[in-house]
Amino acid sequence: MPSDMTTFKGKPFDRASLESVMKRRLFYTPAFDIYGGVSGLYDYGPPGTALTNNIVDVWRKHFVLRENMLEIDTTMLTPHEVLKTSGHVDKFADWMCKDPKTGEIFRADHLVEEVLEARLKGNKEARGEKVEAEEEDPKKKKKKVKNIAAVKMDDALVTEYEEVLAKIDNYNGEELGLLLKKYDIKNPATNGELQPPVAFNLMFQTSIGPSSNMPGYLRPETAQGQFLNFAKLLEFNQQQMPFASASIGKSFRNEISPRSGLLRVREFLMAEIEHFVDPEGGKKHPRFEEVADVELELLDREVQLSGKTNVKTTKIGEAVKTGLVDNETLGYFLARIQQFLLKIGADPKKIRFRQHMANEMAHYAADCWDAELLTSYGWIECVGCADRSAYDLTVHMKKTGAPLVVREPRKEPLKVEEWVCDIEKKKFGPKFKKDGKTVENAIEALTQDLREKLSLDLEKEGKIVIDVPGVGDGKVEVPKELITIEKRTRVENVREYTPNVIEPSFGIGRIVYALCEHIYWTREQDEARGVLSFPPTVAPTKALIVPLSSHSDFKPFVRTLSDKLQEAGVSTRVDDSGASIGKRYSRNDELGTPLGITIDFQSVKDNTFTLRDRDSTEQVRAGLDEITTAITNLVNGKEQWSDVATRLPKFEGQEVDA
Ligand SMILES: Nc1ncnc2c1ncn2[C@@H]1O[C@H](COP(=O)(O)OP(=O)(O)OP(=O)(O)O)[C@@H](O)[C@H]1O
Repeated sequence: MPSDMTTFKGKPFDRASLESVMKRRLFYTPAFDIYGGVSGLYDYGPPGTALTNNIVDVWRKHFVLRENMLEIDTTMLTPHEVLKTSGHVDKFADWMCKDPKTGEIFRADHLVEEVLEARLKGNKEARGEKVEAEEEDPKKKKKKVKNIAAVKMDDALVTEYEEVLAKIDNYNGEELGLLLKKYDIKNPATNGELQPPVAFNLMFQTSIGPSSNMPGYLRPETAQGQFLNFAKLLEFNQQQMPFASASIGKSFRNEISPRSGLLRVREFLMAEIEHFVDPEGGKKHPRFEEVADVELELLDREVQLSGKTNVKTTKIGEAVKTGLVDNETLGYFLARIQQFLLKIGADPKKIRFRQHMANEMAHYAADCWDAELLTSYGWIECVGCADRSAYDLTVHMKKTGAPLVVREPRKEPLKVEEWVCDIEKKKFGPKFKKDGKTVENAIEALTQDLREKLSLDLEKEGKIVIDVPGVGDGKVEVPKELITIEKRTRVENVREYTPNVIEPSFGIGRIVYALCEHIYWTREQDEARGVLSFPPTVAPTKALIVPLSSHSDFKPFVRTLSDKLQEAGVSTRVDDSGASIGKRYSRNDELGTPLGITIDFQSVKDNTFTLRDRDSTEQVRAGLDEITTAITNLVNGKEQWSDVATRLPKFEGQEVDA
């Protein structure tokens, strides 16, 4: 566990305690549990579902609503051809290596990472330095990496290991194979030899329809559905650029070794934005000025390549100006991502943005940064933000011929001088017969430079010779009777271009889990009393209604309060069990319920209630309308507890929490 893992209340974070709360209170649970479960598949219980929905709701308001994005909902089943064209069939893979004796399979980069980290820890132990507790597999009560003795290493090797770890995402399969060999990494459980890494495609394959002749996949991201609808969305947006589409939905990846609970699973909720922008003019963003002063913790590529992990606090305006972040639109989204994470309650000290290294980035990407959240599992990528250039629209257009382009009238007509090839169609057919179309296409595809050169050949030699693969010996002679090549001037009134795409891509499950780590703590007086301090906007339930006892006099008040709050869209729960009020509140602290209303005999007399704040346990007392207004204001983010506590009379009676 990273040594800087303290809760926002400054206490050491206790993962086992949080996991016990999440399990007991049914935030999430292994899917198909009574059948033994399937690794990497989880179901969300009531609080987990409500929390996820509330986070998605904030996401929608923060991005879709605030920026007029076009939200769409596209299919998860995707035909082979689409994902072949996008490159996923050939390239969407991780490296795995197999132990041929036991049949166990490891994800190569994770194995290298775990073994080197364990050896570094062993070195610290051998030197008598303080080490953090080893992570255990809670089911098997087994250390994650066995057979790593506490052995002293020399300083040069320690530095080498640290450098490898700092750029672990940058290695390809061959390089990982070399690292396994160089550092003598074997099956940690048996010490058995491993086979060299091979690529394993992460997509789940299926076939669409009864005839099995249309292979398909469950989508690994929502992005492709958005690209394929680009032309229709542009039309819907009345041809206005720039614009963004957005989509929220499940994606599927057949992870080699799912681990760390919700952090690496095989089915997860994604929220993705595809912002389409004109590549000319530096990819400016009209609202960049609004965020230019937002400070981000940036971990750039160069620092990682030097084996370090130091972040630099930088204003995003500055980072774009110096070229560290490639352009305004990418920078705009990095700042907006941070604002979103803060809005839902992430700890500002546990957010950083890490730039991708060259090998890690898709070959077409111009720049890419991950928003990482610090958890007890280390820094975890929760949002990827990539400039995908014009890659996706270009490949789909090439494959289908669909015009995935923007056409806009030019302010000033543009004069274009170009070399034009005209062919004598009547003579072309009889001369080339069945190859006519292929030769014609080859001429069409000639570059301007080549056309210029060929025009001289035509003049000098009365013919040209061009490459036409698949026809004769691949060289075709075209005599001057069949072709003319001339320089002409064309006036262009319309500009046509393929937009570039900036893509912020959010993994909601990872955000949910990391957020829970950030806001979990235990009360001073009783370590066993866990509290999840969700901001009221994202808390699964907003208010707990607690009658002092099950006395029938309290029932109409419970009803009135529930009705009034529910009608205002505030989710409530009633706890009229026989437990003490303190106990009932602490049960709901674990669920992250921010507000509690107590109904007591005074309420029956004068229709006043106490309202309790989860984090401070302070209470105020007021009438029905004032209490419900305060709750709706807190839930909608219009007021903070400090405002309410100043405005309404403090309750000085018995501390219900005592
Ligand atoms: N297996 C997974 N389980 C849960 N969330 C995931 C998983 N894979 C990706 N995500 C989420 O989707 C987001 C966008 O996906 P992206 O393709 O950028 O991830 P990635 O780079 O493949 O992640 P990683 O390197 O951790 O496998 C990630 O930032 C993450 O939040």
